[in-house]
Amino acid sequence: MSIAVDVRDLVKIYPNGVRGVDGATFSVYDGEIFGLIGPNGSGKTTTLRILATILKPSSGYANIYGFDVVREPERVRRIIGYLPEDAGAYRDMTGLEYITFILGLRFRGKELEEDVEEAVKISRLGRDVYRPIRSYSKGMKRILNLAITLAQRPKLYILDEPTSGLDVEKSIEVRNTIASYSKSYGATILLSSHNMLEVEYLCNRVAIIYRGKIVSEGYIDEIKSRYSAKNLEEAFIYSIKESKTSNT
Ligand SMILES: Nc1ncnc2c1ncn2[C@@H]1O[C@H](COP(=O)(O)OP(=O)(O)OP(=O)(O)O)[C@@H](O)[C@H]1O
Repeated sequence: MSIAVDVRDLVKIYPNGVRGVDGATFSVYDGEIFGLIGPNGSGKTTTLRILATILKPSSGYANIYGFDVVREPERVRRIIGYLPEDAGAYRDMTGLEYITFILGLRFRGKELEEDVEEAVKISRLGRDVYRPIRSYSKGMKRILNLAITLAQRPKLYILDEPTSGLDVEKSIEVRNTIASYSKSYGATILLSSHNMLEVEYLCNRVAIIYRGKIVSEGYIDEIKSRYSAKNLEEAFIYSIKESKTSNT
C-alpha cells in the first residue's frame, strides 16, 4: 500500500513553551479514511495545521504524497483540501457568493462552474444559498465550508472535526457524504474527531494521540483486540490509561 501522509517525530513547541505536538509518528495510506483521535488539547489540530502548511513544526518531518510540508508548501497546498476546526465565512456574502469566491481562488472557467455546482449540491442548502451567511445557523456554516472543501476534489482531505457543532441528523448526512466521496473518488481522508461512533463508522485505521504523542495506531479491529475492548471508545480509554501509567 502506498503512503499518502508520512509523519515522523513531529514536534511543535509554541512560543509560550507548550508542546502542541511532542514526537508524533504515524502514516496514512493512499485511499483510506484515517482518524486522528485524542482528548482535548492532545495535539490533533496542531498536527493537522502543520500538514495543511499553516503552522511550521519545530522539528521532525511530515510529507504528503512525497512533498515536504516545510520545504514544498505550495506543492502540498495544490493537492490537499483543508477544513479547519474553526472555519469562518464572510457574513455579508450569500452562500453561493462565498462558494464561488473560495473556489475561484483555486479554479477557473468550466472547472470552477462545475465545482460550484458540486459544492451547492453537497451543501443541500437549497434556496438558502441565495441568503446572506449572517442568517445561517452554526451547522449551516459548517456544512457550507465542508461542501467547499469536498468539491475541490484534492488527493487528500484534511478535515478537522468535520461534524463539530452539527446535530445528529446533519452529522449522519455529513458522514455519509464523506464516506461516499471516499468511495466514489478513492480520495484519501485524514480527519480528527472526538466522536468514537463516527470514527468507527467512517475510518479503517486510526491513531490515538495523547499529550502530543501517538500511543496507538492501527486498524480499528486490531486496536480493539489489543485492549480486549468491546468498542473503540473502550479501547481509547484503555490506551490513554496505559499511557498515563507508563509515564508515571
Ligand atoms: N497558538 C497556541 N499557542 C500556545 N499553545 C497552543 C496554541 N494552540 C494550541 N496550543 C496548545 O497545544 C496543545 C495542543 O492543542 P491542540 O489544539 O492541537 O489540541 P486538540 O487535540 O486539537 O484539542 P481539542 O480536541 O480541544 O480541539 C494544547 O495544550 C493547547 O493548549
